[in-house]
Amino acid sequence: MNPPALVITALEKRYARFALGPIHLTVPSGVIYGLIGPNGAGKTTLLDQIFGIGMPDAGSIRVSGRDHRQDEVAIKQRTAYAGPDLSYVSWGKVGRAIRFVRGFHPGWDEGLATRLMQSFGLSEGDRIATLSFGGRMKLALLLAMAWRPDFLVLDEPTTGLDAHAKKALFSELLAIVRDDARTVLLSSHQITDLERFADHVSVLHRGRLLLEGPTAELMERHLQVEYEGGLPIQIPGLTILAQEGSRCRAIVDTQVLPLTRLVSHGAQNLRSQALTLEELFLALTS
Ligand SMILES: Nc1ncnc2c1ncn2[C@@H]1O[C@H](COP(=O)(O)OP(=O)(O)OP(=O)(O)O)[C@@H](O)[C@H]1O
Repeated sequence: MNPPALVITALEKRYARFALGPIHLTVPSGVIYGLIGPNGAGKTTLLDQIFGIGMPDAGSIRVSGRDHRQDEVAIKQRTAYAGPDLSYVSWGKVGRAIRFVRGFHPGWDEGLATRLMQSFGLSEGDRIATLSFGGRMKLALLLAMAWRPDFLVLDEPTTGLDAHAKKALFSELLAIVRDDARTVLLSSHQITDLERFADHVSVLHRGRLLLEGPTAELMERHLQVEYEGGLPIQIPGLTILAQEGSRCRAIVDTQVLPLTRLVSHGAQNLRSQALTLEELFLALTS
């Protein structure tokens, strides 16, 4: 069996006004893993540490069993990174950027590069400086994906993409994990996309992981409930969203607090319903 694509242990990174961690996180190989979090939650900081942009203050990162300090070169030979902040403007035209990056990578897949060019609507002769924001994101994605890295780290890859490009991107990402058991870790504010396409998700809030696991399992175990009876707000597994008189609306993590136990705590006229990932995210991070 393959080792996990990523194992993060007790990772910490501190800035003057922000602290990330300690983070413990395992990303199995062969999955799309989605990282969500409000603005400023620390997603880019975390992805930067994983890709080796900057050094953590504490903790360890292992990519496919390799230590990020001792095996940095081996990790970077197998890991690609793309995000909205990368700029390829100085390379002039799209074709020149592609030829430059292709030269570093023996595994460059010409067929995949051509397919991505077509589905992203890019041409070799396009000037990078005059590409739209979405166009530059597409180029960054193409350059990261076409050499078929084992581990693809994408910081907000759907930023600026139209619906067609987003569809093409996710269809390629699904093929990457399905066909070759390679791994994709991406952050996004498009929670509906992640609910649909990510096998695993985690929620980062104020530098800490609030929730983590297989998407289907997380969605199954969290329910929105309405009940009567003023239960103490601190019951583990219960997040009160609103209270009006004796009537409460809350989120229940049924793994921690089965509904039967909620009833035995005094909840009456209990009604429960499934949540979307976006609703769960909003409830947990408000
Ligand atoms: N180099 C730095 N020096 C000081 N503070 C920083 C630095 N980089 C990031 N921060 C701070 O760390 C916090 C987390 O930023 P980060 O970019 O990781 O958040 P994010 O979750 O990616 O946010 P967004 O969704 O808005 O992109 C912010 O408060 C930011 O100001």
